[in-house]
Amino acid sequence: MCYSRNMQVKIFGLRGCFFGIANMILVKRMRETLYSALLLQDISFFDNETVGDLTSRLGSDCQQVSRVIGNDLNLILRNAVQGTGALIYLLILSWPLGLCTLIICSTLAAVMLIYGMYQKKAAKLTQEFTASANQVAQEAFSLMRTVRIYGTENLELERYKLWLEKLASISLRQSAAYGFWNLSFNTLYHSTQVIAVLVGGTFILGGHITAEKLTKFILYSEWLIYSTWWVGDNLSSLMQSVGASEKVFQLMDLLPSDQFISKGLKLQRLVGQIEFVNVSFYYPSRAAIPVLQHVNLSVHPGQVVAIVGLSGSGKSTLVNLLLRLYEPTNGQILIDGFPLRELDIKWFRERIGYVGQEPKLFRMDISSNIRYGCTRDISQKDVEWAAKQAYAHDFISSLPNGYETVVDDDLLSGGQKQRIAIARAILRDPAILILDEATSALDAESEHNIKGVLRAIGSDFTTKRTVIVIAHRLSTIQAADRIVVMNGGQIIEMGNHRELLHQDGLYARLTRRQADAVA
Ligand SMILES: Nc1ncnc2c1ncn2[C@@H]1O[C@H](COP(=O)(O)OP(=O)(O)OP(=O)(O)O)[C@@H](O)[C@H]1O
Repeated sequence: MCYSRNMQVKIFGLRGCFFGIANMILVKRMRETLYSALLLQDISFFDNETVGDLTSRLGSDCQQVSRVIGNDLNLILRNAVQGTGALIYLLILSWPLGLCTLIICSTLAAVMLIYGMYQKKAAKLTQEFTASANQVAQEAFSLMRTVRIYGTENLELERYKLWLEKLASISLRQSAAYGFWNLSFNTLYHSTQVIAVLVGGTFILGGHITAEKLTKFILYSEWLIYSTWWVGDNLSSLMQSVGASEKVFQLMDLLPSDQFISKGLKLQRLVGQIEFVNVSFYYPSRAAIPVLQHVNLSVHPGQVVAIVGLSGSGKSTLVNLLLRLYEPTNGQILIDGFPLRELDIKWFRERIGYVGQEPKLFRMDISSNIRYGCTRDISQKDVEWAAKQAYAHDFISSLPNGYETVVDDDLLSGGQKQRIAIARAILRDPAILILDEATSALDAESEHNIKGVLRAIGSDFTTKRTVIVIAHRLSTIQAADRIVVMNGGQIIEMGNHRELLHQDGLYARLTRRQADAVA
């Protein structure tokens, strides 16, 4: 007896261990698959999803699925086998009594199914509300300086509490449903006993069954109904996991962006000729508002072209299309005479240097930040050369650990981050360099330095590149070969600094306004 119990404990222990390992492998695989599916989505996908939601799916939602394997499936299987065994034995003992118990167990199973469905729905809502609460907290933590300066700690707390209250209300309803489920179980459990005693008693009197068999029957029917209860309980928690993981599976099933599936053209070399042919565009998330309308623009290799215009006129959008983060709604973009859509996008992007409006740094050392995404073989000397070109070397050298200093978004000034981003772009030795307001966060001296970089690029024939600069400070781009002026998603003026001043249009007005502001 003692030996068999020991064996049982060992078998259960082994089973638990194997389920634990399977569970760990499942969660790891799920996270990997989900993360890689998310990384390969179109940029427009990220316009519609929040960071809190996606990190929640990767974190707690994937973990939820582990319950399926770790506990639920394991226990459901065990109890289902035990219950079936008990039912067969009950039917052998007395089939009329066995059938009565089966009817009661079926009623219990029906209640259990409704309860399970409810748990599935509740779990889905719980996951959504948890993700929204995470999003609020994440936003507040990442904008902590704004929160502190504007003294909105209480407001943020209230925003967070709103989601917590929704979560509490769901949890309350889940508890009530659990109570109802338990009550149903108890009622049905006692019914089996009453039926067994009443019907069984009649059968004994009629001589159809012995008292010993009836006792066995009562014990086994108890076993059956408890097994049904366990199956139901675990099934409802399984349904919770399914409800919680539904979105995870939906996301995992998303196909990668077309850009990663199709193999495009790889030219022998990228020369840097860019042409926008009658390009119109609206963002998928705002389909009713045209952002670019009939844009025609051609940039010759080695040219420095500046794009200026009022805020919201579509300058960054133009660059987004050139980087193929979005596809034009109408018209097309040609690179060296080939449609951008037909080029191998990885090959193309490797040849582009891009400095965004608000460059973000990764939490790693400065050297790795500068090397980030560079596929060429590069030495530390190359990194320092790029940093010098971007006028970042001096401040990096003055940091306690120099290029090995670990930074993140909060540890450097806006201008310093921008200079690192410029160094990163230059290190790629790009055929096309895009600077989106690269000077906006820099002081006057640095702005002068950047002008130097632009001038050097323009005059150095060995490293000739096409440069597109989006600038608000018009003084930065006076030397550009061509200045494109945008307004309301259209190009309204084009020419060099002198020509545009002579035209006396928007550019001349903006230049005068900025000169007045400086004076
Ligand atoms: N991801 C997006 N989804 C929907 N609309 C967007 C998106 N990005 C920009 N827009 C809208 O497109 C329009 C043009 O924006 P864009 O960023 O191109 O302007 P911009 O000229 O670069 O402005 P700024 O000089 O202020 O950076 C704006 O009305 C903006 O609200």
